[in-house]
Amino acid sequence: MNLKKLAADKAVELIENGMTVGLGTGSTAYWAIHGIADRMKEGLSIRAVATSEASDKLARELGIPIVPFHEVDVIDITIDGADETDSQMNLIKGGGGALLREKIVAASSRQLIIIVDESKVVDRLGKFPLPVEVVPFAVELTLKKLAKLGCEPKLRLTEDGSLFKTDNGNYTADCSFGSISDPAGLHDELNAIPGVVDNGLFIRMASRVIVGSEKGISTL
Ligand SMILES: O=C[C@H](O)[C@H](O)[C@H](O)COP(=O)(O)O
Repeated sequence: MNLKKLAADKAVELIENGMTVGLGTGSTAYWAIHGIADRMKEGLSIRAVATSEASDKLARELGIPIVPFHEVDVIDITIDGADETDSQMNLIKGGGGALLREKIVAASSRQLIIIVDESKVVDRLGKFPLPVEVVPFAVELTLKKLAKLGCEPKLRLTEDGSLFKTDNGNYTADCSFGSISDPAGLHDELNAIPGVVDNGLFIRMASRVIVGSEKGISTL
């Protein structure tokens, strides 16, 4: 069973005619974008904004109208994936390199619907290395500051071994904290470091988490 598609299809049912929809990024959001395109073929009329160049491209290929952000005040609903969620719906995101645009879109969304397969639900966040978007300038100094918070930051590389660059031209430091006891506190500590643009902790942002499992759908 495709658990990502299962969760995505359920989330897409929440979209109503006339809505402005935020399109997430990653292999689960991929299915939501396809699901939206399928519903549009059946008559659904929406407009969308995208959280990455990749999702923007996919949506346009599928005929979903993408509007520029200056035409948008509020996004009615955003459907996005996550790398981890705890039972409080605090999230780690950014495994796909899109955390900053995702957080900007999420912060302007009336509803943030997170879609995951059951492997992403954890008791405590932190097994997945926390992505932190950092500016290239003096990145070595920023990494030292990150390490002082108790992790081993590793700059993300592409398959060919070069430094991965986000859609915003920044680097991503993947920070293994192991287990995060105070996600909200860590979020603020990370973002207080000059050189950090934002981090992948999404605290109290999700309205609902839809989980696809072998037993079916459940909701947090
Ligand atoms: O930067 C990427 C996003 O936060 C993704 O939503 C997240 O990494 C989950 O991706 P996937 O659905 O591919 O596991």
